[in-house]
Amino acid sequence: MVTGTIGVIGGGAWGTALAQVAAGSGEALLWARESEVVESINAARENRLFLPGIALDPAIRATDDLSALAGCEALLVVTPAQHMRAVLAAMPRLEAPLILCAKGMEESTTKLMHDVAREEQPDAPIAVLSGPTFAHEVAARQPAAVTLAVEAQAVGERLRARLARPWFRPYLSDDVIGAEIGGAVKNVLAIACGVVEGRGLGLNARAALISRGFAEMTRFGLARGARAETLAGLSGLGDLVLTCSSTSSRNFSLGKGLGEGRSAAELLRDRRTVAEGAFTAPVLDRAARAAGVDMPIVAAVCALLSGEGSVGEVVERLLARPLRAEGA
Ligand SMILES: NC(=O)c1ccc[n+]([C@@H]2O[C@H](COP(=O)([O-])OP(=O)(O)OC[C@H]3O[C@@H](n4cnc5c(N)ncnc54)[C@H](O)[C@@H]3O)[C@@H](O)[C@H]2O)c1
Ligand SMILES: O=P(O)(O)OC[C@H](O)CO
Repeated sequence: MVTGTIGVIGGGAWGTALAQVAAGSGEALLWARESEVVESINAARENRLFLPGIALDPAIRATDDLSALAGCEALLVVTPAQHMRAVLAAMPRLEAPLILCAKGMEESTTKLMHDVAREEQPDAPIAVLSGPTFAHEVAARQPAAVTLAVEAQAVGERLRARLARPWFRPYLSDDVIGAEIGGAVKNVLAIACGVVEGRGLGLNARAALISRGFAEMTRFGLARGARAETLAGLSGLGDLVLTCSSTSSRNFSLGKGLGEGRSAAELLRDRRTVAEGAFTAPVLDRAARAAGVDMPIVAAVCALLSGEGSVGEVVERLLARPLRAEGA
């Protein structure tokens, strides 16, 4: 069992919520870039910038010194996907397990996070934690379940024992690729569902989009070596359903704004919080085309984000696609 301090790299909403989880059975040491986050957690037991209104466990300590986390027994890596490489590269060579929690793909390389982590920290065992989890609910200790994917079973069992709470249930898997692809793809599909909401296209359209989006996720996942059962589990379909159903999702809200006719540039300008799907969409579109995988909903989201068509035109194009067999 991992009994020592768990490090948390990233003091956004999800890093803070996961620190709350880890602090339930030991100390959590959280690194944040923003000095106001460090001060607010240490002095007021609250992350006023990214997770206001939630009282944090006294076993959480915050620091602005990344190297202070080097001695931790395991590290939850919770920066946005595009910043993970730089943060891991800035750390000394680590041997403790890295539990990757960002949901995205690297823009410059189209790599998944576990590939990036292996390149930057080759000696560290890699795990992926992903599933239907809004940070504010987890931090308030409301029930949730996640996929914890680790290739080495013994490492997975140790991490699960350290992170499990009566209200937080990690389900073990060895399908690291599947867990990552579910989390990355669902963010893009959530933008599409937000567009349906913003444009007032109705609940039937949203359900159709979730189902056909899941077919896209499955096609892409299988082409990249994921297992179908992982994609149908918590980190795939589970998270897709959550994120496509609520304005608590930043990705869904971004899509809703697009559907209401606002531009991506306006919606993304001066954002403090991250809507990962906006970064993942073009990368995923590129990776899918390179692999010969048909992902028309992802392509439609890309067109809207880059301003290549109005909402009306993009929806019309999707609806004009040839009719085909459901499993095709
Ligand atoms: N919020 C959630 O409910 C939730 C749940 C599950 C997974 N996630 C995933 O967790 C990851 C982090 O999201 P979040 O919600 O905690 O973030 P957030 O939107 O609450 O905060 C933004 C974060 O980005 C960090 N950041 C900005 N610029 C940076 C840089 N140059 N280098 C390093 N970090 C930088 C900020 O310090 C802050 O921690 C994302 O991949 C997200 O998809 C979020
Ligand atoms: O707010 P979102 O859209 O980043 O979604 C948060 C989590 O990923 C939901 O599981």
